[in-house]
Amino acid sequence: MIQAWSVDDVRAAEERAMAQLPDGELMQRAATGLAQVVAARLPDDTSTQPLVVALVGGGNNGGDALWALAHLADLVGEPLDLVAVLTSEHRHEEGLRAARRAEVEIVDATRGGSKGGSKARRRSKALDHAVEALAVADVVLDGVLGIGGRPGLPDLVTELLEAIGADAHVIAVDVPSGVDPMGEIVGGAGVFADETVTFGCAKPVHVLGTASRCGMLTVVDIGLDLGRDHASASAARTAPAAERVDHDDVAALWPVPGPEDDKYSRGVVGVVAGGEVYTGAPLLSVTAAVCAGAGMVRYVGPPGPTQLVRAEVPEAVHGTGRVQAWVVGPGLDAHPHSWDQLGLAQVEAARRALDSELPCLVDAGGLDLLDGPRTHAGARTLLTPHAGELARLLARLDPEASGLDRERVVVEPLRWARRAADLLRATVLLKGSTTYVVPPPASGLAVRAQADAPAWAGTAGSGDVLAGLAGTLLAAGLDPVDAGSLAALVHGVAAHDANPGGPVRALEIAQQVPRTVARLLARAAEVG
Ligand SMILES: NC(=O)C1=CN([C@@H]2O[C@H](COP(=O)(O)OP(=O)(O)OC[C@H]3O[C@@H](n4cnc5c(N)ncnc54)[C@H](O)[C@@H]3O)[C@@H](O)[C@H]2O)[C@@H](O)CC1
Ligand SMILES: [K+]
Repeated sequence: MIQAWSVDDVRAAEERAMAQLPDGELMQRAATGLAQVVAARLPDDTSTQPLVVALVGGGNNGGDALWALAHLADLVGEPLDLVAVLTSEHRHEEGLRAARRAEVEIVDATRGGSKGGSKARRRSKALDHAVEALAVADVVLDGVLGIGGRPGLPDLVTELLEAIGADAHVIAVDVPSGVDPMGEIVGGAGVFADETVTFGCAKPVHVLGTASRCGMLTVVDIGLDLGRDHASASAARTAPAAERVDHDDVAALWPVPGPEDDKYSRGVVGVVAGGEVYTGAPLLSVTAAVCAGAGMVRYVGPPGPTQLVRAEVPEAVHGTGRVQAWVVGPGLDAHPHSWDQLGLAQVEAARRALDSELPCLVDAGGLDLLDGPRTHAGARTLLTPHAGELARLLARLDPEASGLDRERVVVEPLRWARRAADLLRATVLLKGSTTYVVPPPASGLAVRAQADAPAWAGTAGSGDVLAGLAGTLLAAGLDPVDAGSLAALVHGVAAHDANPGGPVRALEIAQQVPRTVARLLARAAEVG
């Protein structure tokens, strides 16, 4: 599990650590670790002298970059060209002195040039020089903003970023500058890093939807006490703000049956999905549930899709009966015409499931049936909207979200998923290229974010497969946060495994699940 701590928790941990250590020691640890990574990324070709350019902001993030350049000069036994481009009128003076001592060239890009918009700005010689260096740099260090940064960048920095050559390896110091360190706001101006070197622990920006801006992540140990060592009895333990389940967690979380298990102890999934018009969704959800290893799958629906499921998934049983968790809503028309008796009966079946005390996964049309939290206060609930469905749900139920649209959800996914989780007292799995699993805020549980699927997986029916998969895990007794995040991981990996590097249809994702689960379980055995 990758765990990330909030900026406030990191700052508190830094203060605790600094109180025990000599002045400047934490920054030295950070900068030394950073310099080691940079040294490892220098080109092997020794015919030209490698050039490392650091973009340096006015805070401690800039200090890290300056000290890293200074250490790099010592660390690499061969001659290097090192350039620090100052992007702020504030300076980390100590870092600057260290860089000067190490004969780093200092270019003050804030000096000279006429005022006005960036296009109109008459470039200073210093800025011209910085732009030239960035165009040919082997490694560029982004030390403009760290965890003190707000989203967005000054024009000068944007101009400098545009000058970075296509072949440069861009390493973000702690976080990519311009990107929200808390990962709440996705998109907008900011650095796209090939690699990020962070200190002490991961921050939310590294695991939430902003993770794609960070590239490969290295965490340098600087001795912060942030709950990494669960065995020790420190009083200063804090909970992570965000988590990501990874391949090595599958064995611990996946419900592997034992010799004493039978189909009921493994979990019966009931699927109330589809209708006479939408017959594909039930087939996909039921197939996924069977392939995920449900003890039994029960389909509830009208004759058309029932016939199809009977023909294609002989393992499924039909009609009402014993169930341990429900999947409600894929392909369900929540508002059938008054003359559509079969459609109305299907809505009734969905409502009965929602009114039960059993765990429920609520997807697609099922979301349209929710007017508030489920009747049974303790009933575990996992809602699985995509951004458009979440916007529609909140715009309908939350006066503060009136007029909410898909685009706003995409920019602030956590804010709106959290809002729905609070309002409906449910865990919200928000589907997208990053899938968020957001428990109700009152639970105090960390948000999870998974980004395991290739873009090819964003295809019609893919969500119906995810619903069947997560429903199976709910029926096996997993809580909604584990069920949702594990299902998202396995769904994404199965989509890759089904056809690495190419298109994949939803049914193939479902059919790949048994082999993907086996592979991930075997991997744990190998690692263990
Ligand atoms: N506190 C510590 O002991 C350690 C801190 N470290 C480094 O220190 C960093 C945090 O340093 P700081 O707290 O000085 O913060 P930053 O270096 O992130 O700089 C924040 C400054 O930039 C300004 N600013 C924020 N957003 C801006 C924007 N969008 N455009 C223009 N200016 C903006 C702020 O007003 C503030 O003055 C960490 O990310 C890490 O790199 C590391 O050296 C490890 C140890
Ligand atoms: K940075």
